[in-house]
Amino acid sequence: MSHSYPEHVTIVDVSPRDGLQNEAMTVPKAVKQTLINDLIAAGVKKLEATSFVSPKWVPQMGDNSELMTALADSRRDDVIYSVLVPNMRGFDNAIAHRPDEIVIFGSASETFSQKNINCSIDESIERFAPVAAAAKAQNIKVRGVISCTVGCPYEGEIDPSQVAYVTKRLVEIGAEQIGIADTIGVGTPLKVQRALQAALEYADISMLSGHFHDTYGQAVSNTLAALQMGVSEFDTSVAGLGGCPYAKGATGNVATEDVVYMLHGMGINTGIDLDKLVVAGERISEFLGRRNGSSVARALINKRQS
Ligand SMILES: CC(C)(COP(=O)([O-])OP(=O)([O-])OC[C@H]1O[C@@H](n2cnc3c(N)ncnc32)[C@H](O)[C@@H]1OP(=O)([O-])[O-])[C@@H](O)C(=O)NCCC(=O)NCCSC(=O)C[C@@](C)(O)CC(=O)[O-]
Repeated sequence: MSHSYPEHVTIVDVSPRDGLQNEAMTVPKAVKQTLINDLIAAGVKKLEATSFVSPKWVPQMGDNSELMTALADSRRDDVIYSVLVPNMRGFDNAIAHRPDEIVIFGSASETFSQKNINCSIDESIERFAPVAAAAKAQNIKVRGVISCTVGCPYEGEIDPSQVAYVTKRLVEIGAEQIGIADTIGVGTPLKVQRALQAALEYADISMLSGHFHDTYGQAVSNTLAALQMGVSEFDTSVAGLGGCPYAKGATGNVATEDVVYMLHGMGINTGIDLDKLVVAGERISEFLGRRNGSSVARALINKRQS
């Protein structure tokens, strides 16, 4: 079967936010700054820098303002710095730092919505609406991400109609892009395609992005399945870092290195230098005392050493 693939895919490295939010040890601001600068040096043009959530809920992101202030001098015009914002309080804190994009994050699962942001799906949309409007009024892009689009740690399988519903509501309040997230990495290619298909009821394919965790080792396959439907933007995390504090047992996002390797191997451009990316992933893995979670990074490092 032949597919027409995009010539270019946008990689959104979410490691500074999704990758580090679940770390038990406090990661110093300077280490986060180095990670972000390493990613940019490797050619990453879009990243999630931090989240403006409650520090009681996610202590690791408690240095959000300090980090954005520290980044200010080295901010690049050709890089999109995104931040997560759950409510107006978060928006008010974030806006001082002029993020290029804000991310409102909902869920296709009622229970996960309660556990993650302490409100129902409909209440979350009510909270996000003024955030999206305020961002748009200031010419800041608005992306919506939907968690648990194929499976939920509390509810199990999620019906695609839930994905369609949340997509509809997010688009109605002004989300320009919709991230389809497999929060706990249980998805397989056809399930992910069904979730994307459901979102397509209310969003154009150019608005959709993929956000796949790799708990069951399916994330590269799921990325390919999304690519085959025409999705051309993916959230990934260098060295496969990450997990969500409210989705126990879920591992990190698909490793940026693994996705970049696949895309380059398919002749798809990302603008990313894989060798420099491996350096970025190694440095943060060493700091965390963690085995590098990217198979591609480990293979390239072994090859270099042999
Ligand atoms: C949404 C809330 C705030 C509701 O939390 P709440 O406790 O219901 O909020 P509240 O409005 O009742 O406020 C309680 C206290 O928090 C403060 N507060 C309230 N808002 C903020 C804020 N923005 N920044 C700083 N402080 C804030 C507020 O001022 C108050 O302070 P107090 O009076 O007690 O001193 C909370 O549940 C929360 O922060 N949740 C975030 C959880 C989170 O970050 N999860 C991980 C990110 S999502 C994810 O990883 C999934 C994703 C995106 O990657 C995709 C995928 O894979 O699925």
